[in-house]
Amino acid sequence: MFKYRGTAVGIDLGTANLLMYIKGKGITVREPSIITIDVNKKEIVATGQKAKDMIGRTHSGLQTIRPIRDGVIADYESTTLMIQHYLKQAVSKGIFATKPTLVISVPSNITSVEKRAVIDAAIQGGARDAHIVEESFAAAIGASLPVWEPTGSMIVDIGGGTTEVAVISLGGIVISTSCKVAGDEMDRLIIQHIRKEYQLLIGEPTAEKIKINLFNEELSNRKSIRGRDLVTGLPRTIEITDEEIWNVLIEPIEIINQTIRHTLENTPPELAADIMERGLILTGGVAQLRGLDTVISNATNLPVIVSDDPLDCVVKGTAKVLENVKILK
Ligand SMILES: Nc1ncnc2c1ncn2[C@@H]1O[C@H](COP(=O)(O)OP(=O)(O)OP(=O)(O)O)[C@@H](O)[C@H]1O
Repeated sequence: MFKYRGTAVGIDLGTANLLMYIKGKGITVREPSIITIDVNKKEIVATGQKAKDMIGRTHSGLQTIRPIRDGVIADYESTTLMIQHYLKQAVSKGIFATKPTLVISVPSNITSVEKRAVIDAAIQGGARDAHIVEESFAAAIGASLPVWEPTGSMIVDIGGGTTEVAVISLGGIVISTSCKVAGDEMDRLIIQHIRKEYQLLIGEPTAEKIKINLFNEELSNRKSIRGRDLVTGLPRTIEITDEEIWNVLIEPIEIINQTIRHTLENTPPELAADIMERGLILTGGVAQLRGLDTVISNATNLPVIVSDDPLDCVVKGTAKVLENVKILK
């Protein structure tokens, strides 16, 4: 059994975004999970949004790194540096003085070695000790689902690197499935499509922007996209419609639908009946993709509800875990 001594911090260590919740303070960090390092000095020169703005714009002395890929640590040293940076920042702001206890969310299907790496990175990064909680469970708590009741709740968390699907009842995960198709894969497919059809090279931030702005009623349905012509090597602008981009996203969305259907097929009938009545809850950044809820609803025959603040559900869940230590035990 462990007890919190001093400060307790919840972290959603996501592929795309890192969120930090400090007990008594709320969400204090909400930044892209990206750092820029000085290659020679091995020091951080930028983190979060500042580092994201540098993607594709650095010289040889600087490197932008995404330490988390597909929900797991891809670069141990950078993950440690990133955690260390945000903990030091909290210390310098006077938010806490002693080493904190961290609760960190991780995808459900990662190996024990990958889980250990997260705990080690947190301790190396300055934590007193660290505990992990499954992302889908944290998302369900954060979305205020009745996880402790004898009723089935289905959560579908679509982030940057992974889609996590879980059925929860009586305080535990009954079944969970995950796939490595989420927002990043959508961006990759958009880049690939524009390269193949228009011989135009665009970067990850441009592809992400196209996805986020899809079917935005305040913007035109035809979008201008700037990139580098693969043939001439010169900058070029093309126009592309939202429908064309949507067609690119149909394939990854179908993989997400298959993952949900697979989970439903393996769900005990009583819980499946509960889910049929109450629907499934979408969380994670991609839950905001316009039209996605309708497509998932048609593919699963279930009501689909996009949670309020889908980007914050996981970290809000870790926050509730901090307040209720028994969840971790
Ligand atoms: N309005 C939007 N429409 C579509 N996609 C969006 C929108 N806003 C953010 N996203 C996408 O959501 C993803 C990030 O979501 P989130 O922060 O939940 O992921 P994460 O927790 O970092 O990743 P993971 O859970 O896979 O580790 C990115 O791919 C981002 O482009």
